[in-house]
Amino acid sequence: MSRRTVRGVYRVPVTSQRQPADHGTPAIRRARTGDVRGIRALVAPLAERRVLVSKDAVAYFESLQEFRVAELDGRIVGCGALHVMWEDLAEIRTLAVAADQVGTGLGGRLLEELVQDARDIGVQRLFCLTFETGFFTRHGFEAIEGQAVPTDVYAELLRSYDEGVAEFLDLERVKPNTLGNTRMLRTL
Ligand SMILES: CC(=O)SCCNC(=O)CCNC(=O)[C@H](O)C(C)(C)COP(=O)(O)OP(=O)(O)OC[C@H]1O[C@@H](n2cnc3c(N)ncnc32)[C@H](O)[C@@H]1OP(=O)(O)O
Repeated sequence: MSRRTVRGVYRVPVTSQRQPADHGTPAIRRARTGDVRGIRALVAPLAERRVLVSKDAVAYFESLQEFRVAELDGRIVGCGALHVMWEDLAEIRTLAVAADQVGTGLGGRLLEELVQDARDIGVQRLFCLTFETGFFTRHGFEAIEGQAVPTDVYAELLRSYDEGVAEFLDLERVKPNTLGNTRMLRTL
């Protein structure tokens, strides 16, 4: 994947630009179907570096309502998703910021929007699996060892077909995907 794509420069179709972002400050909003190509363009180079997991387009459409995106002048320059796993528990997924926006506070803004979404729907604990331990620690996450759910919930979660849930459960078959990542939890 070229550096061009690493910078996450993908233009949103004009028809989906109902609320254009102000110049200079990306606007964060819920994702729309027209954003999927932009989200994939952001994620692809990070997936190549094994920082994020690569997914097919259909997976993004199916999970679109979990996503918030950051838009700047018609470009998708950030994204992040909230995946509910259980009554009190959700996971932060696919948090990414375009290379030219890293370090501007955008990742923190996206994360805190997702945290608010989590609070709004009754989630009390947020899980993430990441290399970015400093960033998540500064946002109230703590590294955990072992399982974050009791055995009865663990057994229920084993019924999920979601690969991310398999990673949360730390199943043997997905360990190669999570090598070097830290398991972190934030209590809301
Ligand atoms: C659960 C998961 O999704 S794990 C995967 C996480 N994503 C990745 O690893 C993908 C690659 N990384 C990225 O996309 C980004 O680096 C992210 C998402 C991790 C962080 O996004 P950023 O926009 O850089 O975060 P943000 O700017 O809020 O914070 C980063 C630094 O900028 C600093 N910062 C925050 N606001 C500002 C600002 N206005 N001006 C200057 N610096 C700022 C923060 O203090 C922080 O500095 P520190 O790391 O020394 O404490």
